[in-house]
Amino acid sequence: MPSQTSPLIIALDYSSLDAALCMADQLDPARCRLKVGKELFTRSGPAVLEALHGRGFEVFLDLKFHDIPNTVAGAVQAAAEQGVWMVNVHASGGRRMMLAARERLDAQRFKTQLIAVTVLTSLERQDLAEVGLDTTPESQVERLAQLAQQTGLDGVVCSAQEASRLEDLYGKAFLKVTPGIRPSFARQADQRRILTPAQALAAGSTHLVIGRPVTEATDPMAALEAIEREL
Ligand SMILES: O=c1ccn([C@@H]2O[C@H](COP(=O)(O)O)[C@@H](O)[C@H]2O)c(=O)[nH]1
Repeated sequence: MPSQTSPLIIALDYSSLDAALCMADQLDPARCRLKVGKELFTRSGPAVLEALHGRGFEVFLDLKFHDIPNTVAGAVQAAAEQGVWMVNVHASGGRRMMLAARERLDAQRFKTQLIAVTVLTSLERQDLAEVGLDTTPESQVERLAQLAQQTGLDGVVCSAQEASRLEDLYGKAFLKVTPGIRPSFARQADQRRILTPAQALAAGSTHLVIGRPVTEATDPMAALEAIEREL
């Protein structure tokens, strides 16, 4: 594994293993990590993890587990056994669920980073109201981040807009993994709580998750280089 210092995590949201590997082959494991999400993993299964690990990449398996404690503990163990660098659960699965996941990884001495999704970056206040949460995304993120921190998780997924508050509360070592990153040249699409790469880093994001601004660019490598120049 490379000793990775770049904050960049490129989201390989592709519908086939071939397409994902075609992008991975243009990327350098010394310059970024890769994220495998629901579509690619559902289509290709663990083979994609093996292929990316074989190319020297550290992989964030972004399956956002959300189930009863025993089921989630088993799922994070399965991810850790496949050697992923990072795995995540939904913080709204609750304290006992997060604790079960934490304890399972610790019991087996896995070093896999375990983080919790707070409020999806595609959501804004009105979306929360529609699912019965009469609060702002910021305060809901804070509430769920507190629960994640108390249960010993390594950090959270949040928007970069909330990163500086979480750094004040829980310090730099508590990971703030932030999707919803939009360089000036990229379209917002379905994301709502967004910042540019430079703004996100300045706000205290520890890792920037970037998908379509790179993968949908006419020249993905030029897009990535433009982002790196901005950091
Ligand atoms: O709150 C969240 C949690 C996860 N994601 C994931 O990050 C990438 C973002 O991709 P873009 O193309 O840069 O929008 C994607 O894989 C999401 O599943 C998120 O966006 N927000």
